[in-house]
Amino acid sequence: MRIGFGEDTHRLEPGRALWLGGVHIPSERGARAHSDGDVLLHALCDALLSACALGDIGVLFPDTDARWKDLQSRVILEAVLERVARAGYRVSQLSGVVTLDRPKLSPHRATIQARLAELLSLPEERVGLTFKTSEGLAPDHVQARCMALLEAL
Ligand SMILES: Nc1ccn([C@@H]2O[C@H](COP(=O)(O)O)[C@@H](O)[C@H]2O)c(=O)n1
Ligand SMILES: C[C@@]1(CO)OP(=O)(O)OP(=O)(O)OC[C@H]1O
Repeated sequence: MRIGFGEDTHRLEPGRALWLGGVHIPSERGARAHSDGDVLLHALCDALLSACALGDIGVLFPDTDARWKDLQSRVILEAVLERVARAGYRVSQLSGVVTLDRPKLSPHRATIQARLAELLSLPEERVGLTFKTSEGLAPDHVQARCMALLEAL
């Protein structure tokens, strides 16, 4: 059994789409990023890589490489899951926290949970999601933290 923790933060800016956990969230602002800026998938990927001591997504997908411009983060997750499987593990449980002042995410909880469960081939009851505001302290950023439990194949 292995455990991993990951974190990602991006600045919010107008005219960008907001993606969280592979789901498009209607919003006036989205993450400024080289990829689609899905902080929840990025934090998840880093948690999985960390659990297997395989580095981080910046090593696998450098943001200086034009090939990864506007990359959908689910492609990053697929590549990470392949590496995790090669290391002899599969995902058993995930616990994620997203900090964002606006928009409200609660109405999207079930959709994000279902999408993550699908991407990870997990039952939805093994995908826990917490949403927090920054209480106005960081209104221009979106942040995700994620813990993942892995079990041996
Ligand atoms: N973008 C967000 C942030 C939070 N929520 C929900 O609001 C509740 C209270 O959050 P606090 O940061 O004030 O503790 C909590 O139930 C969150 O699920 C949300 O829906 N969207
Ligand atoms: C995903 C990558 C690559 O497109 O770029 P960003 O979308 O900027 O995201 P970040 O969380 O900074 O992580 C690693 C990058 O290499």
